[in-house]
Amino acid sequence: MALLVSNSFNGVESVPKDYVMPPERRAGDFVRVCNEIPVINLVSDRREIVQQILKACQEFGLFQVINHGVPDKMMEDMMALYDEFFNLPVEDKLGVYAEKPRKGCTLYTSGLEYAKEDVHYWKDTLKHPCHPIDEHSPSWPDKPARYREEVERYMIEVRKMGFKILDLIAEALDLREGYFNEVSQEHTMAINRYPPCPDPSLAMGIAGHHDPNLVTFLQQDIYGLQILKDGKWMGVDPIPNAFVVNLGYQLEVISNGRLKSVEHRGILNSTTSRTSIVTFFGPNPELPIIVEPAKELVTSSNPQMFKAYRYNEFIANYLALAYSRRQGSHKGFALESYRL
Ligand SMILES: O=C(O)CCC(=O)C(=O)O
Ligand SMILES: [Fe+2]
Repeated sequence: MALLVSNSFNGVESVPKDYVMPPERRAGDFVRVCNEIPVINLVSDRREIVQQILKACQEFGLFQVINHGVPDKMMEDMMALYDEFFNLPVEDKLGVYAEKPRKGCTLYTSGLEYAKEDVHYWKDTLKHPCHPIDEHSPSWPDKPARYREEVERYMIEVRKMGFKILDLIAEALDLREGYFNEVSQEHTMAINRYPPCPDPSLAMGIAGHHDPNLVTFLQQDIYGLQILKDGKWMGVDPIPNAFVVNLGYQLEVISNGRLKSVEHRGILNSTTSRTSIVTFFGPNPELPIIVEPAKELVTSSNPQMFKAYRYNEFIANYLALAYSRRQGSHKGFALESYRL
């Protein structure tokens, strides 16, 4: 069995050798927190919000939202819940543990294929589908005892926020309300736990990647998330009770390249456990959904930039490439093979 970082390396004084990244896969030089990343107040003038969202999605592929409707107390309770979950003894977590992510609820450690990795990531992840809630919640962890009830309530609020933001993005692109409904029916949560690491300069939390889905909502309270902008890594300031909204590949494709998805990664620190609570919205990979640039956005001056494809084939291709990239290969990102 692979070792969960949260149970195995408490208080170790040096980074175990199979977590020491080769120099080219380390976080590298000091990265500053970027104050230019837009923070959008969702309780303000709608036209202004739409303009801000458009600019953020074009320039950064990422923004933060405040006054988003998910109650502060609920977000704080979620952080406390996951602290408790990851601090449980390993025996209490084995029910959901698997060596690599699978379709249902999975607690796994490091990257996508622990057994095949030459170096591991300093991270444990609990991942599970969330929608329809009644279908999936029985597979979620049963400890802490309040898990299902709290996560169900959170998911209801995150869904409301998510669809509201997707409608703002549609408006920014002059697409009709509800435009993204069909491609945002799958909701999956991933809760990443990065325990304190004795030497954050040697190890990594999660390697640079783009999210393959439509859009991602991330809750964090400790610094560690970075984005790649104009060839440079920049830190995303953890604003209490804000959500980070991060564009995945499908929004880049559907917007015909007008909006950018963003490459991001997670680094470590030596003093505090960091948790990111991530909700992915995207097409349901079980359905034969075709993704392509919105017809409304393809014109003679903006020719079609991507081929149409089946979402499930895209995901298979993404996973194969993401795996080899995280192993340090320089193969391109999944989107490249769909570019026209
Ligand atoms: O932990 C973070 O801040 C990043 C997590 C992430 O990018 C992901 O789960 O896809
Ligand atoms: Fe991500």
